[in-house]
Amino acid sequence: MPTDVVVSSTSPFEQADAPATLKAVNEVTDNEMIFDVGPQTSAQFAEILKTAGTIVWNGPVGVFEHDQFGAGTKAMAEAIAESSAFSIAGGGDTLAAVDKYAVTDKVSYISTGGGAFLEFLEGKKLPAVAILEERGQS
Ligand SMILES: Nc1ncnc2c1ncn2[C@@H]1O[C@H](COP(=O)(O)OP(=O)(O)OP(=O)(O)O)[C@@H](O)[C@H]1O
Ligand SMILES: O=C(O)[C@H](O)COP(=O)(O)O
Repeated sequence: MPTDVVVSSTSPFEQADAPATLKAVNEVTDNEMIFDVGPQTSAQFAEILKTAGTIVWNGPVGVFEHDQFGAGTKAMAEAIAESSAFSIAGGGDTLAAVDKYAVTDKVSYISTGGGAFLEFLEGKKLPAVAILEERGQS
């Protein structure tokens, strides 16, 4: 769980230059919204990623479209890029982050599906894959 976070009382979806403040997670007040993880948390997540054999990435850790809330997602992208693990990244916004932080070549597999690829990993049957398998057999 995050120990430090980047907050604002203004949403970057309403005001692009919403001011960002770094604080400990237990110091977040009622009027503040969390829009990114802090550097201590990113470092902790990056450490965990170093020990992974397989990494599945679905979802940025912050509102990375606005740079004041992008450091956490950038750190995840870089940790995944440096890792020797087999990495899969999927989902529209995740791929926008992969592109923004220029790590496309360092991710083992890029999936345009987001929710769909998670369902595939869960073992659910995807209709398009099922019909291809069926036709492939006949
Ligand atoms: N704390 C937050 N509050 C609101 N929006 C956030 C927050 N953190 C991240 N986001 C936004 O959520 C979006 C990412 O959505 P999501 O996690 O669904 O990823 P995805 O890659 O599009 O996956 P999928 O394809 O499964 O939907 C980004 O646009 C990001 O700005
Ligand atoms: O629009 C998206 O984010 C991607 O195309 C992922 O779609 P999915 O979540 O329906 O797989």
